[in-house]
Amino acid sequence: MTPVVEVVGARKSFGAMVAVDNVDMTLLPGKITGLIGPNGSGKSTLVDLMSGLQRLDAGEIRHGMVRLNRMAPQEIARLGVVRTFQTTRVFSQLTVMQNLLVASPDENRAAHFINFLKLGRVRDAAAGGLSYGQQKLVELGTVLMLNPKVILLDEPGAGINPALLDEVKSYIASLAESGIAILLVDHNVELIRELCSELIAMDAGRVVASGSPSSVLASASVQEAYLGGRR
Ligand SMILES: Nc1ncnc2c1ncn2[C@@H]1O[C@H](COP(=O)(O)OP(=O)(O)OP(=O)(O)O)[C@@H](O)[C@H]1O
Repeated sequence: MTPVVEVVGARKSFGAMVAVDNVDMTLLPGKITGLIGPNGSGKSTLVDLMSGLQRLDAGEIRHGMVRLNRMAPQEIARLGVVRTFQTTRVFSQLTVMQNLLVASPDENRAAHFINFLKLGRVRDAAAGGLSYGQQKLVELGTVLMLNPKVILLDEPGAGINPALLDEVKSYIASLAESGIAILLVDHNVELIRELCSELIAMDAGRVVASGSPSSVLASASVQEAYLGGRR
């Protein structure tokens, strides 16, 4: 299977702190790859690098034949590599429908995703008035309007109630089934276990384990990273 995104030897420092240190990662069409690691291990920085919000110091990020390294976030998104944020970003004054139309002015498509995400009842409500979990869905809808080949999900499960989390799980699974490659960054081990076919664990900027979720979660380096009492 041809990778949709390949990260090779990615490195990023902030002053003396090496936030991402020689990281490799491959995202495949239709596959959900999990990314875990303690706070500050470099997960968001890696997503920032892949989405063009930060520049690599060394290494490469490829989408097919195209190198994403020096591209602006909008160009990367236009190629179909899109992301959500740990802290949800919606236009609070705009309605749900208008939020989706900002990404791409196609009402039929927007209506389709509003339906898919079960946001029909709030389609004309200001996004700022919705619950945090619903705002996350609006953000996901916006991302889907961009016709993504890859979605980088930065903590989609954080801060939402268990019922909505079940819905989010099913949306992520069905997006992968449609062929989209997904990177799922989350601290929720159950979510990771249920959804991911591959899991990568980071600690202090480095990949410390990768492989099947069960093997990675059981690995000594992951146990050490989370329970080692260093933080
Ligand atoms: N813009 C920045 N300037 C300086 N340091 C940064 C910047 N962004 C991240 N860092 C540092 O890089 C390291 C990795 O941070 P990052 O946010 O990528 O970790 P994370 O694994 O996503 O953590 P969390 O689970 O808390 O989101 C941290 O030490 C952080 O303080």
